[in-house]
Amino acid sequence: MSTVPSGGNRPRSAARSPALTPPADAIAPVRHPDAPAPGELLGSHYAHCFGCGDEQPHGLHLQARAGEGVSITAEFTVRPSHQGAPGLAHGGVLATALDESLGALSWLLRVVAVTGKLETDFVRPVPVDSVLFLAAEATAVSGRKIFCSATGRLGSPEGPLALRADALFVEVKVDHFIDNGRPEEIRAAMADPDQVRRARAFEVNP
Ligand SMILES: CCCCCCCCCCCCCCCC(=O)SCCNC(=O)CCNC(=O)[C@H](O)C(C)(C)COP(=O)(O)OP(=O)(O)OC[C@H]1O[C@@H](n2cnc3c(N)ncnc32)[C@H](O)[C@@H]1OP(=O)(O)O
Repeated sequence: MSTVPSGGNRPRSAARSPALTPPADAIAPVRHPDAPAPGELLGSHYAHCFGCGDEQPHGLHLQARAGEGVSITAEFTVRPSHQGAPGLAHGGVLATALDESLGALSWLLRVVAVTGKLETDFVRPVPVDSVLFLAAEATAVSGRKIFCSATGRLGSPEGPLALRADALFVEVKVDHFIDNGRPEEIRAAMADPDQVRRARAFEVNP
């Protein structure tokens, strides 16, 4: 059963882009046998990541936890620095929190994947100081394409639905970052054994 409950007044599938609907031959996502156990904190994939990095002072500092199957949960406290309108969270920040939660599913699949498409519904305004309870789940896999969904609820995992997203992540090799990232950060990342270990932890066949 889905751990990412649908919400709002209309069926999500009626509104999302065709590219976010898995093809008929898509398969169910498979949790990797070495994936962190349900309840375990997943940690950051990169210390300077805006979404999850400990060393990113401007970041969201999301901490995701493994759930059952290929799912995660995370909490995000909306700070004054996340405002768009007075006292309300900026939509781009909220989309980032969803993106980061969806990206954390990689730890359970043990693939390296990047966001190809992210479609977000902003269902309710999110005030500063709110705690958003995020839940993300991979729903289907087709070749390199990972279809996934996420929700954000206010105040508790059962709280009012504030956000909903459907996304397509695309599996890439670590070379995607090495070839495209700014050389100084890539050099630093590759010289950091802990970072290399984390990158390898995503790969089934390192
Ligand atoms: C030492 C270094 C350590 C590094 C350690 C890193 C650790 C791990 C970090 C993870 C980080 C996560 C962080 C959070 C998640 C982000 O925020 S990731 C950042 C944001 N995303 C990006 O920057 C991605 C930019 N885009 C791209 O690089 C390329 O477009 C992509 C997505 C890789 C796809 O390009 P491609 O590999 O050439 O693949 P392509 O054949 O075009 O597409 C493959 C399939 O996907 C479909 N597709 C692709 N894009 C789309 C789209 N937008 N809409 C619909 N369909 C699409 C294609 O139609 C195709 O479908 P099929 O024909 O197979 O049916």
